[in-house]
This record gives sequence, structure tokens and C-alpha cells, in this order.
Amino acid sequence: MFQAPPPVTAAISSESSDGSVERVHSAVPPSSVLTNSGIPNQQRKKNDSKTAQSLPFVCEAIKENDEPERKPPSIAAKGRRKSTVAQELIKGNKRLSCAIKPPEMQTKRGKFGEASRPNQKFYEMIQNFRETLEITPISTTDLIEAYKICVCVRKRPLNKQEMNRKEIDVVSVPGNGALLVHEPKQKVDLTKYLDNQVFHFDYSFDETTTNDMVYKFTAKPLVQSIFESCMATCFAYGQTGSGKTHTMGGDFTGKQQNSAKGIYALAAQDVFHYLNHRRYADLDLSVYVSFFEIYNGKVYDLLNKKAKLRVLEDDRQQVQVVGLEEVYVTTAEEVIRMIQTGSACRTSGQTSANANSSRSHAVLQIVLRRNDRATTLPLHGKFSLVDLAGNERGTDVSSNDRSTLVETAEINRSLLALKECIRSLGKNSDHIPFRMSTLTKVLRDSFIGENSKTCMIAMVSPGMASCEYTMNTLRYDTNVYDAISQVADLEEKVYVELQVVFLTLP
Ligand SMILES: Nc1ncnc2c1ncn2[C@@H]1O[C@H](COP(=O)(O)OP(=O)(O)OP(=O)(O)O)[C@@H](O)[C@H]1O
Repeated sequence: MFQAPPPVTAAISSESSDGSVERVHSAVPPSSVLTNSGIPNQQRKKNDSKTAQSLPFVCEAIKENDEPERKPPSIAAKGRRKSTVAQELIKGNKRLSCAIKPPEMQTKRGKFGEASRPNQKFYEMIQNFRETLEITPISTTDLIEAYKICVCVRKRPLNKQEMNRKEIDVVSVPGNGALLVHEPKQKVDLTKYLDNQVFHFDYSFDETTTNDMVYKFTAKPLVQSIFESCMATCFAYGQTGSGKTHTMGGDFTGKQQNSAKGIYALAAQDVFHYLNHRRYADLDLSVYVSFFEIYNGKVYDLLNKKAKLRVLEDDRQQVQVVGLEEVYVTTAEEVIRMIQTGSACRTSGQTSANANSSRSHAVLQIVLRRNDRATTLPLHGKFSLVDLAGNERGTDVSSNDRSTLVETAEINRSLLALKECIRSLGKNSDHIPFRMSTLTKVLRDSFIGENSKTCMIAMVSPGMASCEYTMNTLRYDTNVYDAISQVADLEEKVYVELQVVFLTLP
């Protein structure tokens, strides 16, 4: 639960100097902050149907120039007098003298001990706000819910380039499924303020969370479900560079990826764990793996030198990817080797101007088939793990290049189709619009029928420069989450009303 934030003032609707109209923020009393943040994520119930809550945090008028106040150089700095303290230190302890600069040589530091940076004021405002937050990070002992559709968010740490640019971190994860974006804004009179928006999901993971932990709460519960004949799907969604491949494919050490540390590999390990479990031994199942990429609506086999494949639908509405390699595997190590082969194939031949991996969706499928005498072994369960194309690619319409525009349209179409399919699944709708894109066509099994389970992990970059994309990612995730929550709320309401009817019956 949050503690009361600093004084909150209404940000008044105003037209800024460039003509754009600022959003109107009503003053949100601190009590509403408490209410919204304290909702247990286990029950997908919200007091307010609005997931993102705007909390304008307005600082006193801060002028355009946010450089910290500079004092005139001291006499010592001008070289007339030297501090004897520094000399004493140098004489007394050579090692210490390397670590402690004399005061006149020390870099001017902000309130929080950091060297001053661009947007120092926003940085300080965010730090001040964070001090008011009560943080309850997710822990291994937290309850893992069995959701039909689970929607969560993961924040990655600032990377080296962002740190070198002294970018400020505008995302806070207080826990309990909540995430805050502190959007830096400026009023027409140049007053700087933060538009603090709160989002709620089933789980929120901060920058210190490991892949193991993310896996435990998201994909792990789905692995067991495929042994119970479910079609499970786990999506990694987000902006390029937000950590989708890190989460799904494994941690990077420099450019080297450790494929054993991603959700793909962790899921494969658990599949073999369950396969050998006495509970499922009688099912007599075999495990198969396929790995493919969807780029511009075309499917390429990552386990067969990127062979181009066709997607066909038979008269029983079964969608087939014709010629897709489905490799029989007996150990998790074999799967990890295939992930490495497929990932290398995915990125081979790329240049920075043609980074297909961020413009394509990668799909790893772990398929359980019942051993049978038939030529095609019957399907028992399937887990599709999808590393989606960078979502900013779907909004970038600035290019004049025809192929980029086609790419953009295709990514847009597939991400929209995916959202619609998950929402329809959440509403138990009879109509699932899976034909809207190749991605949803090949994942048709995941959206049809009672036995579908889905997990969406939205990745966000913490830097201020990514703020707009972060908000887009969170809005998409929220759209999916809200649709499901409304269904959950409705089901609960119907249940309560039925109980009331039964209780009042004579
Ligand atoms: N949670 C994290 N902890 C530490 N480093 C991370 C984390 N998430 C991502 N990174 C690092 O950020 C960089 C970009 O991550 P990654 O390649 O996974 O992004 P992406 O979303 O898959 O991008 P693209 O869409 O271009 O494929 C990598 O160097 C990765 O190691």
C-alpha cells in the first residue's frame, strides 16, 4: 500500500506554447491512492474500472533551467589557497587520497548523491515520490494463482547506454501487481510536474526480478496444464530493447545469450519433469519441438534454415503450417540446443538497418503427443511461447519506405488481432477473430475451446526517453487486463446475485 504522497495539486487544463492541450487532471486525494494501490492482485476486482490512475504531483514553480544552483568557485579552486586537509590525506593515506577528492575538485552532486544530470529536477521529484511509496516486492512465498488469462508486467533495469546518457528512471514497481509511470510534464508557465499514472495487473516485476521468478509466476503454471490437455500460450510483449528476448530466450552476458536461463528453457525442463512424474506416466506421451518466425505475414522455419512455409486451413478449420519441422526430443538439453540453433538462425544475416528479430514474432512450440500406432500421433497438449515483434514498430509510420510501411501495417494488424483474440477468449465469446493475422491463425488452437490458457508479459524500459512507448505497452496490456477483469467482475456479480436469490427463497 502507498503511504500518503506529498501534497497533490490539481493540474489545470491549459494550452501550452506549442499549441497542444495539456490533459486535465482532477486533484486526486491521497486516500484514493491508498485505495487503488492496496487491492490484492489475487482477486481481479477493482473499485474503479479505470486501471490507470492519474496522480498529478506538482512541484512548486520550477523554472525552465533545471541546472542546479552553482556557487562561485571557491578561493581554493582559483589556486590562491589550498585546503590543507587534502594534503594531509595524500600524505597520510595514498589509497584514500585516490578515493576522496579535495572538496573543491568534487563534482557537484544532487540531493541524492548523484552527479547532476539532464532533467535533474524531474529526477528529484521522482525520488521524492518514491520515498512515499511502500514497496512490497514479489517474493517466492507469494501465492501463485491459476489464471485462465494472466496479464503481468516486467520492468528491466536501466542499461549501460541509458546510464551513460544519465537518463532518469521513470517507472516504479511498488508490488501487488501495481506499476507507476512518472511522466515528466511541463505546464504553460514552465512549471514542471509529474503525471503519475498507476496501472494494475496480476503481477508486476521490478528490475531486480530474475527470469526464474518471472517464470515461476507466469509460464510455470501453464506447463502442468498441457499435461491436462490444455493449449497454453505465453507472450512477451513490448518495445524493442525492453527485454522480451532476455525473458524468453535467456540472460545476455554481453552479446552471448545463456539459453538455459530463459522461459523457453525453464518450461522445457519442467515439461520433462512432469513427463517422468508418476501422475502423467500412464498417458504415454512424447515431446516434440518446433521453432518458427513470422515476418511480414510469412512463416519461416528456424529449425530448417529459415525455410519459407505456407499456412493452410483444412475443411475442418484446422490450421496447418505445411512442412514445419517438429523434432522429437527426450531431454531439456536437446531443447536448449534447438533454442540456440533457432535463435542463431533468427539473427543471422542481420544488419543494424535490418534487425528482423525486432520486426518478427518468434514462436517456440512444445507439443505433447500420445504415442499411438497412427501415422500422425494425436495431439495431447501444446505450449506456445511467443517473443513478439517490438510494438513500437507497429506505430512507426514516419518512414517513406514502402517495405517498412508494409512491415508496420503487418505488425499492427497482428498485435491488434492478438489483443482481440485474447479479449474474446476472456469473454468466452463464440467468435474468435483468429483469421485477422498469420500470428493468430497459427495460434488458433490457443484461442479455441475451453482448454486454453494464456499469459501475457508486458516488458517495459524504464528510461524517460522510452516513456511514450512504455505508456503504449501498458495501455495495450491494460486493455487486455480490463476486458478480462470486467468479465471476472461480472461473473462475481452474477454469483453474488444468485446467492442472494437462493438465500431469500422461502
Ligand atoms: N530484466 C533484465 N535484466 C537485465 N538486463 C536486461 C533485462 N531485460 C533486458 N535486458 C538487457 O537489455 C537488452 C535488450 O534486451 P532484449 O534483447 O531482450 O530486448 P527485446 O525486447 O527482445 O528487443 P528486440 O525487440 O529488439 O528483440 C539486452 O542486452 C538484455 O540483456
